[in-house]
Amino acid sequence: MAGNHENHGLLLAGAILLLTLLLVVKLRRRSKQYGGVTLNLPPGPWQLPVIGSMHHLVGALPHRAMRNLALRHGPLMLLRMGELPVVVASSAAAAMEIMKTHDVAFATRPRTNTTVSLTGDGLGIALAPHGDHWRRVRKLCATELLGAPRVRSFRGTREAEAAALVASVAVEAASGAAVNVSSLVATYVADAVVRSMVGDRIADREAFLACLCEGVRVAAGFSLADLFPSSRLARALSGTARQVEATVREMSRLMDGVIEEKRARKAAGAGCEEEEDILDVLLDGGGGGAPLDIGTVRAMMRDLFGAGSETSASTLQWAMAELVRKPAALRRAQAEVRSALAGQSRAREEALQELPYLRLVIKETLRLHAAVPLLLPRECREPSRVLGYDVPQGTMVLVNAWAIGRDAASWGPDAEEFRPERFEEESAAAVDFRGTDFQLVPFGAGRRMCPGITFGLAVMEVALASLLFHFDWELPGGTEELDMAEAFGITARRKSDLWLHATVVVPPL
Ligand code: HEM
Repeated sequence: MAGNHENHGLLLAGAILLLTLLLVVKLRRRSKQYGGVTLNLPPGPWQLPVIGSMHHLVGALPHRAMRNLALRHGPLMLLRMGELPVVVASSAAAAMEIMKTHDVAFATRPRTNTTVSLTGDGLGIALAPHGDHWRRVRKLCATELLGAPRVRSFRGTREAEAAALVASVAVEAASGAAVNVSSLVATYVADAVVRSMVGDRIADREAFLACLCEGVRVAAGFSLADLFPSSRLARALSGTARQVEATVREMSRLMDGVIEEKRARKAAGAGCEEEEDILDVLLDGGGGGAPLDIGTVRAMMRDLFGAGSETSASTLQWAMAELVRKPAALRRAQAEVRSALAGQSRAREEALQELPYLRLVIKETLRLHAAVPLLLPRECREPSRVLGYDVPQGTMVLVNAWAIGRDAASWGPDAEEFRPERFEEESAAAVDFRGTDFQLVPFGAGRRMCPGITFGLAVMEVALASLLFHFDWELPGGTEELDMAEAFGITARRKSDLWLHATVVVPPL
């Protein structure tokens, strides 16, 4: 008995010692000295030498692993990715402090090896540091390139491309085989975006498009050198910088060809009757002031295609996947579209105003499948305090929009369920994604918020309406459960292509 008591006493003393040690280690980590000042850093998981917190992210996609870590460590969390301190915001309150209360302090983008390689040939908007250049191109986007009148002017292009999408689905469906919705939708979006950017009269269009797509793929990749910026070994081992530079060179070569072609057509007096496209505006000096240099023109084209294509395509693919898994929602959306377009032969944008449920379907898809799940990284420009914690200057900041969209604290116990009707209920009826409601931030918020919302929604709405108007959709025979896994990358696109069975209901002309 006495021995047992002694053992218990020893165990208790050992446990207290261990707890004290852990507490000291934790407190030391959280209240680190920075330039002689003691900081109250956000909490985070334990770190290893060299790799920091990276072992906590192994085995799951970053936005999912970070959500799981946040459930344990809180809505503002400090990680270390190799050498890089990274703060992750995972709640609406944390997102609001970063993108509203301290928006100016977090309005710049980090310079990493990959971004240096990507912008070596010219600086556009998405990766530009906060400053005069960014302000100019941002204003240009808002007023000239992506504003409602410009987006409206591309309506004919979108309707024609949506009709081409419907025709392709009809051809594939005619054989009775399943249709690769992912591939057809990606082609539709790329074509609609590129035609809005450069028109449809360029030679070598296929090569241009393929190269832009490759640029998006390479830029979205993971760079070892980004995590260990001071390591020459990491730089040498990392193929990414070389790959990015080669792709950027090829893109610039093709882009210069397109620009020359445009200038030649203009000089020959052709094209006056054509609709002005985004490249025309950029070449015309971009809305007044000194003309943009050629590097900026190229980089803007790359950024707009990069930011607009995969995001919109991925959202459309997820919307179709979610609808097929929820037949009641699919039937309701189809009934709405077919009633609004009754007697018409194809979807036209003026009829889309009468499709409120279709819009809720897109909103709910963006809530569950934020196309850029961690938004684009920001960097802290000046020491800041967020949710009572210190965020040192130079820290990379990620906002986990994916986790925020699925947070039960904001969305209730069915937060993980696809239910567009939630936006008809009083609790969520007023919630929108335009940067004022921080529980729904698939486009970000504040100064660096996506300037392409109107463009993106227009591209998605006419395509979704067309697919639902002309066809009935089902899982292919033999498929019981749809694979909803996401792929690794900056965007949370589907891991596997979406194959569905389509039956023509309203034949395309
Ligand atoms: C479903 C469609 C789209 C989604 C979900 C989306 C999402 C986003 C997100 C999350 C950001 C980063 C915001 C931040 O850092 O707070 C962003 C930035 C940006 N987006 Fe979009 N986007 C979409 C479509 C588009 C389209 C169609 C365009 C243009 C054609 C576009 C152009 C841009 C640009 C230029 C930026 C960089 C803004 C800056 O750094 O100042 N986006 N987008």
